Amino acid sequence: MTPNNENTSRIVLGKNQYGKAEVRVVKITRDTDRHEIEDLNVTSQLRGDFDAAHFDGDNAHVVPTDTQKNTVYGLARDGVGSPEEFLLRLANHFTSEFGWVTGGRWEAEQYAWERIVSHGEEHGHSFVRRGQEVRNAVVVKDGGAVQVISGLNGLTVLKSTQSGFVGYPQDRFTTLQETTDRILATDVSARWRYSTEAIANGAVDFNKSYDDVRALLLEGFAEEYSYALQQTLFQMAQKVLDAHPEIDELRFSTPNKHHFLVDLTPFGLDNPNEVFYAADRPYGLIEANFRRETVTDDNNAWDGIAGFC
Ligand SMILES: O=c1[nH]c(=O)c2[nH]c(=O)[nH]c2[nH]1
Repeated sequence: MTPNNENTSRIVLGKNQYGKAEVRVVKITRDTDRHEIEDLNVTSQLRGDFDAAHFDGDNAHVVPTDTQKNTVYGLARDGVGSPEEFLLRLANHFTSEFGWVTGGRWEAEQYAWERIVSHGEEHGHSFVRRGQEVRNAVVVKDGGAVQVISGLNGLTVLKSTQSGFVGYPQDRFTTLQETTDRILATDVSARWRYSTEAIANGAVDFNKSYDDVRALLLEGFAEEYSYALQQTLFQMAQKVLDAHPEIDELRFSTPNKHHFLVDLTPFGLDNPNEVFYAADRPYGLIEANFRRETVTDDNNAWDGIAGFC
């Protein structure tokens, strides 16, 4: 079909496809205390007979991209399995449900999570993204004193339960619902400054210290119920400062990466905290510095380290 009449150039429709790109779906399987996480970025695009949409503005064949997004969430309710199987299910669904959809292109990225190891045991509902983080270090020598600040960024962690957010002030702009069971996820940026004495004494094994601080940050994230990311940061700092007398202070900058429960009731499905939409922006941004009471707050070794308050 072409829209051609004698006053216009003759045009044919070439290759075309359309759909929803980058649907961020997180599926938590929580039948037991050992939760499983499947975290995907899915793109769905349909091919078939869409001539009328292009030529006549007739959308009778246009399965909305919004419906394609919802289908990703709806099918995820039964689990993902593997990205390949999940995409095959999407392909079968669209081509069998809509006669004029003859094919399409479905693509997924899957993000790998490992269980946080806490006190030597794999944690049931706290996870860390595999191999994402970057270690960093700064040395400042001014006159006599040598300062060392170590840190990391991109340590992506998630707990699929044991996090809530209640008790906040309500005003006319408040729409957030209180919850005692949400996903808590963040990319940890943390820096920690060693005491000048420990550095002067040559007492620090930096590689060992890094590994241990990283492990303690993960344990602090995993272990306790979180009433807010703010409180979790304190618990992480407390663990590090308790175990490492050679460290004087820590600074954190952590996005609160919101995961919104998808309402599956329009599709006749329940959603007992299993299928989430992982939003990328806006995000909360929670920053806090913690130091020993005995340490002053004006150490200029921090000058030039961006990204912390
Ligand atoms: O852990 C949180 N801290 C906040 O300050 C906050 N604000 C918000 O809307 N959600 C959350 N969660």
